[in-house]
Amino acid sequence: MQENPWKIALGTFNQAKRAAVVLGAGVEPICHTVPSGVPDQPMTEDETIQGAINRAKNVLQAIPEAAIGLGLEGGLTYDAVHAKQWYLFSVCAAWDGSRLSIGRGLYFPIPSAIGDRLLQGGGELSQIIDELSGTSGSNHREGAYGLFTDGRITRTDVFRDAVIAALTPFRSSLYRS
Ligand SMILES: O=P(O)(O)OP(=O)(O)OP(=O)(O)OC[C@H]1O[C@@H](n2cnc3c(O)ncnc32)[C@H](O)[C@@H]1O
Repeated sequence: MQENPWKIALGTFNQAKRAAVVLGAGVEPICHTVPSGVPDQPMTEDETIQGAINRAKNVLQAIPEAAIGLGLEGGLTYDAVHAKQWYLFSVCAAWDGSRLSIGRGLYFPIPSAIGDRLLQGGGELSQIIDELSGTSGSNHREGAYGLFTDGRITRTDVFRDAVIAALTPFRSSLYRS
């Protein structure tokens, strides 16, 4: 894989995700919209991670001059064992054509009413966050994290950490066997 400069393809034009790649990878990605192959509102860890993987593979196929494809996907998961709580989490999949790496961002508790509404098919999280915050396009900005924490954590912050986690096995020689 080419190291310098890193050409990174990102499977979306979403501004919160693009900013996270700039911060986490240190380069401006080539953005390209690709299908995630999972429901618009993932409701399990498996769906969310699969959506990120599909986006990473689809974008590297679409932008073959890139060294690596990144797929960023947000989704919900229910912890039925410990907290009995819905969590929002953000995943980054990195794919260089032969090796896959997955970075998982912060798991953040979501109010039960929101998780239950989504489970019953009540639209997408971004619509609910837009409603609650009286704005539109929250998923391109601070997102649910920003609303719930008064801006102390943003969607970009969480995806930045997931991007760093996903890219580290490609960048650090300590992961080479
Ligand atoms: O433009 P793309 O890349 O598709 O990004 P997205 O925000 O629409 O889509 P995701 O697949 O990442 O997330 C799945 C759904 O959950 C919503 N979502 C996830 N995290 C969110 C957050 O922090 N704030 C608001 N909505 C969020 C999101 O807007 C989608 O409706």
